[in-house]
Amino acid sequence: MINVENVYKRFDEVEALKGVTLKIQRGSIFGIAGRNGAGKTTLLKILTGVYKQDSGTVSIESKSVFENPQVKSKIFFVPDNPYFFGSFSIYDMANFYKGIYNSWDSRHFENLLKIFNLPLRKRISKFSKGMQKQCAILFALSSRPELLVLDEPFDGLDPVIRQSVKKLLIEDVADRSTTVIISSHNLRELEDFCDTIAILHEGKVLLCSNIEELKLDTCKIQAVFKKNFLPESLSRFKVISYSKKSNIEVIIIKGNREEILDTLKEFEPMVLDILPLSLEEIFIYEMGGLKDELVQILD
Ligand SMILES: Nc1ncnc2c1ncn2[C@@H]1O[C@H](COP(=O)(O)OP(=O)(O)OP(=O)(O)O)[C@@H](O)[C@H]1O
Repeated sequence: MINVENVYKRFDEVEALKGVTLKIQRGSIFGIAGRNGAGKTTLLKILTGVYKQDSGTVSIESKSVFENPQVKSKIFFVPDNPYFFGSFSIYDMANFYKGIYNSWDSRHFENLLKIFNLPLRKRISKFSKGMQKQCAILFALSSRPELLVLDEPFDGLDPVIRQSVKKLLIEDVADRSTTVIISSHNLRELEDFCDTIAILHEGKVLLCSNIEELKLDTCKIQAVFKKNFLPESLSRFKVISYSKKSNIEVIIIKGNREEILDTLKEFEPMVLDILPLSLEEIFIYEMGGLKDELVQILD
């Protein structure tokens, strides 16, 4: 379990993180979405011990990360702009990582090299941006870390490679219970393969939810009642939105579906439709007043 508790980080006048609290379960694919400058990279760098937070705590399996080589040896961080030594080829970098990570898996490396179809002996500095990103992911997966942290990994990758990388990450989590933390400025990029998503905005966590639970838990109800409907009858549930158009009541609500329906039955529904909501709709409703900010990370 990764525990982030009330973390603050400032760079001169910029408060990059303002009290971030998160819990990340082992074996989870955890997405961090947010607009440019939201604080994603800063948070990832604190999580991987590159930066030290000004206040608050960060621990992995109850151990702090910063200046803790034992914990850091189980983490692989793929930054937004991966760095490779000037004249190094994939072969040279693989040898470098082999020396750092005891968990390095040469067989997996050989297999991945075929999947990515990258030249082993050519200088990485001569590769395209997308190929360099693939190299970083290749080294990350071959190192078999317990925690894999990727900053905007899909930027610059073509759609075919993107899908391959997502599949490889899912396989890794399924086979080894790896924890994957991944950032993106695009929520849609994350929603199809993360189990949990946090939305970061101006250094704060706006929302953090397990996607399945959120989908099961939230629904849209359209109903016409014989009796006069009283919205306050639903006060023990979380009513996200309520409106009435002519005689149709439209309710977006979170809570136990059976109990909600039992409550609504008291008003003798003549029409009662339960409609599923897309993740996008759920986020938009959940974030209420911050709808515009959300729409920008959906673009
Ligand atoms: N090393 C630094 N020195 C000064 N300011 C910084 C530094 N790193 C980040 N910041 C500032 O902190 C804020 C958060 O930056 P951060 O890179 O964490 O955002 P981000 O969500 O990763 O953005 P992007 O999607 O554009 O990569 C920004 O205002 C940025 O200018």
